[in-house]
Amino acid sequence: MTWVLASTSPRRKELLAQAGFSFAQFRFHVVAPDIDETPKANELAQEYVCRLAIEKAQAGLALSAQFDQPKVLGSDTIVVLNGVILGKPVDVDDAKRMLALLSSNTHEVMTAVAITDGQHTVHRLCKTQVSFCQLSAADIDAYVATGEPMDKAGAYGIQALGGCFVESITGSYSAVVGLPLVETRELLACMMQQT
Ligand SMILES: Cc1cn([C@H]2C[C@H](O)[C@@H](COP(=O)(O)OP(=O)(O)OP(=O)(O)O)O2)c(=O)[nH]c1=O
Repeated sequence: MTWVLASTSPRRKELLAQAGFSFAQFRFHVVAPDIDETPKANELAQEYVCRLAIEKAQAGLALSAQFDQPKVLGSDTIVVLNGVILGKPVDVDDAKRMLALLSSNTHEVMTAVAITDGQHTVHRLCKTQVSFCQLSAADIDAYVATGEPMDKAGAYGIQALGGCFVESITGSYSAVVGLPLVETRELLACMMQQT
């Protein structure tokens, strides 16, 4: 059996390692899934994020034919504000727009994690509330100029400079960074039994 992480995110690899799922011990290989991330018409945010996590795992499985009995983990993170999905910013102006929306507001970070071996697919959704302090236009400009927001849902990284904007968090910190560790551990244990 081989574990495969279907992700280009260095943060997901680090979180797996942090949780003790060291790549050497579990023989985690990494593949880069490429899926269409366009939301479907009338798709709810939580349906969308779960679908993407499952599709990333399935796309990763299709890239894992060289491995022995691969079990593939995929994950997706979105920021949701008043029902509106904020994914990764497409450009600098989009990042500024998102940060202005998050200023002085509470949003929800949704992260879904899925594991598939082709026969069995399991997934979990994790929701975390994050409250931002007030951001001035100068704060936003300076933060966006660092480049940090550009590859992150909602245009911020709680684990880095963006953490300075977070007044409070209710839920899973690891899920906000990209992988909910409690849920991931449960899913890995569940799939370990499916041999
Ligand atoms: C809100 C938030 C998101 N993020 C990141 C987690 C995810 O990597 C990213 C959201 O994009 P995703 O599409 O979930 O993931 P990805 O494109 O980075 O990686 P892959 O699909 O290959 O697995 O935003 C942070 O790092 N910190 C944060 O505080």
